[in-house]
Amino acid sequence: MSAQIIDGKKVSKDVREELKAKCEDLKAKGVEPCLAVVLVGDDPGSQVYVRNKERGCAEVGIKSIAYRLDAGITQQTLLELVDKLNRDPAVHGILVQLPLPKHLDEKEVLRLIDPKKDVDGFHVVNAGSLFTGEGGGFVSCTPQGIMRLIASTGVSIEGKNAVVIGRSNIVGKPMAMLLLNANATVTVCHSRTKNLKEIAKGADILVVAIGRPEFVTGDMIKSGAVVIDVGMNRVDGKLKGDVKFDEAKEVAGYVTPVPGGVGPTTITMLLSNTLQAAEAQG
Ligand SMILES: NC(=O)C1=CN([C@@H]2O[C@H](COP(=O)(O)OP(=O)(O)OC[C@H]3O[C@@H](n4cnc5c(N)ncnc54)[C@H](OP(=O)(O)O)[C@@H]3O)[C@@H](O)[C@H]2O)C=CC1
Ligand SMILES: Nc1nc(=O)c2c([nH]1)NC[C@@H]1CN(c3ccc(C(=O)N[C@@H](CCC(=O)O)C(=O)O)cc3)C=[N+]21
Ligand SMILES: [Mg+2]
Repeated sequence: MSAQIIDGKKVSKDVREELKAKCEDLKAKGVEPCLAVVLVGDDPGSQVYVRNKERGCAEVGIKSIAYRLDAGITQQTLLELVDKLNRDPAVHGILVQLPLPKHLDEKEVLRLIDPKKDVDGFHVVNAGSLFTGEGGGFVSCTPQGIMRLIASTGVSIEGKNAVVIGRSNIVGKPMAMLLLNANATVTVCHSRTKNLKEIAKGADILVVAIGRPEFVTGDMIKSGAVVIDVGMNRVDGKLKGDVKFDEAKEVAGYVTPVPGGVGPTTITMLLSNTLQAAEAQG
């Protein structure tokens, strides 16, 4: 048996067509959607992400401004930039690329971003509205994109066992919340979890976001499961996911490749959130 490969580029392409039309509408109303991206230091992984995001913006018609700051800048300088972007009416979305260099206080920076411009959905106000099910806020891009990828399989989520490995604020936790809101029975695993293999094997939907190359092997996957690989690990210059793809392909029903799976949809949801921000701010 061989799993179907979930094509993140194809899922993205269809959504980006809709976003292009929405962007044109906004421009016709005199609004030029604009995303500001702040990159501190020169982490190579972050560079790739920033480049792909710039390409995505260009494709859909969103203006993007990149602020590339020296790794040694002070907290104060970064806070002043965020404050300036908060007050700039021409800027609709603000993204501060994570992780920040260790001497900077990430939480304080994220807290300062105006929730209305927080297209990453990392501010406590946006995280909180996802948590309460209130809606209307911005939802973290990677989990939001993953919901699209799962939808593209046609597999229904309601009542299924969903297992999320990883509990970060940017992927694992919001992912668990979206799956819960979609009526899955959700288990969240992390580095202290016992019997991880058994728990993973019980998953109808398995989302892996840990940052360990090829951690999930074929024997941890239920036959026919939907397997979503969030991992982006550089190994000898090559990109590897958190899932051993060749083994997963033999067991799973559906599996995402790396690259070409979760990454493209993350960018697409960022574009979507930016247009949502521009629309709301007018
Ligand atoms: N394609 C995309 O769009 C994106 C990809 N990524 C990639 O996804 C991966 C995860 O990112 P992120 O969520 O930010 O990672 P973090 O490093 O913030 O979190 C990793 C999580 O994995 C858990 N973990 C680590 N090792 C193990 C283990 N051996 N067994 C079980 N759990 C473990 C940690 O547990 P604990 O909490 O106990 O420490 C933690 O909760 C990375 O490879 C990253 O590059 C991230 C964002 C977007
Ligand atoms: N504030 C903030 N928001 C984020 O959303 C955020 C972040 N910081 N820090 C880093 C992680 C990682 N991340 C990726 C998104 C897309 C690709 C991507 O485009 N991947 C492509 C191409 C990868 C390649 O070719 O190298 C793919 O998987 O096909 C990768 C990684 C967002 N993150
Ligand atoms: Mg991918």
